[in-house]
Amino acid sequence: MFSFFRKKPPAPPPSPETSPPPAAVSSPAPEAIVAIPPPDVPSIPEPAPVSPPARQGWLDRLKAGLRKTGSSIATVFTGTRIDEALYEELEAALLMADTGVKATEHLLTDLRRRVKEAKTTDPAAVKGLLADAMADLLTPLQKPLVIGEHQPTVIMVAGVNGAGKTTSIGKLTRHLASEGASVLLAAADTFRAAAREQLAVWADRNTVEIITQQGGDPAAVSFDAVTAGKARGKDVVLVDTAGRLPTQLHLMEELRKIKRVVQKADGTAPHEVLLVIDGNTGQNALTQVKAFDDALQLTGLVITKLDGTAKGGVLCAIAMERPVPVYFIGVGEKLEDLETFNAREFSQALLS
Ligand SMILES: Nc1nc2c(ncn2[C@@H]2O[C@H](COP(=O)(O)OP(=O)(O)OP(=O)(O)O)[C@@H](O)[C@H]2O)c(=O)[nH]1
Repeated sequence: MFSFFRKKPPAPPPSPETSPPPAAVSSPAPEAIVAIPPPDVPSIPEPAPVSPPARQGWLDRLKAGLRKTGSSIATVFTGTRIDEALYEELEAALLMADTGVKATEHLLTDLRRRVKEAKTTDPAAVKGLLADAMADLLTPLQKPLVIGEHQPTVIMVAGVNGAGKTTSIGKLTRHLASEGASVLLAAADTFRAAAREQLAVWADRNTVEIITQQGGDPAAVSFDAVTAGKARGKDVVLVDTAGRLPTQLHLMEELRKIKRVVQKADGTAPHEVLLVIDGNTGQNALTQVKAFDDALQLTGLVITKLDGTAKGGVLCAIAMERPVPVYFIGVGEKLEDLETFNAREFSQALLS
């Protein structure tokens, strides 16, 4: 399995002139979780080095998953000439893949420039140039999740019903726990009994603790979890919230309340506010990002179910219109099917 949890050695004291930006943020993907152990926290063991074959296996799954999106775009480049018909066909294929009007226009303009500069006459080469243009557009989304600057690092997770929040939290918990981080789960989805049970199963599997309360107030559960996380010296508190649509204003207000109450338990928290999006959602994903970002000021995204979607282009729309970092992408239901986001790999997989 690909390991994406990395212990960050304590940074040397910054000198006023040469003080660099936080190293974790500038770290290149795929290491999307960077652990910075606070001075008196037991250090998190160094993971085994990333093995290229494991990453390759996962990339193959991503490619297979995105084939529905990619094949329609790739067929544009099977002709013999680079002409207006090719650009028109490409425009239609990008729009069909839910790239959105703005990102499609941006990509086409950028591509025309690249084709001119490269002086190429081969449509197949244009595909490579499109992959470059896409990778450049998506690069601002590639950013690591930082663990360890705070104890605990409080991560609040939101999203519409069935997006894959609980599954993603389970996968994330598994990765964190297997790398030695102590995790506390907060079952702040107090409406759906099955959601609590599902989270409890993940907690049990990973032998991590869970704070749960039947029918209780989600904000109260979150408060208790953050307080307990602090008292018990946990590295991470993951708060699972109930699914909701951005149009359900009272439920969006409830999310804001959870965030406020978490802040009361720990003035610096939540340190991360993640939105989980179903990759099959298409353009509506962008609507979700905007609405949840407006309500909660998101710090990151998890895009699930990229296995078997024809709508993978929506990441370009997000990059263009609301560039919230994509910490992880999900390409299946299994534990190992959560991976870090890499702009170049994703673009190449999308066009393969
Ligand atoms: N194929 C695929 N299925 C996934 C992925 N992530 C989650 N799922 C499935 O999506 C379904 C919903 O996942 P949940 O984790 O229950 O979603 P949720 O957002 O917590 O749902 P609510 O609590 O009802 O809002 C489950 O059947 C998961 O197994 C993924 O990356 N790929």
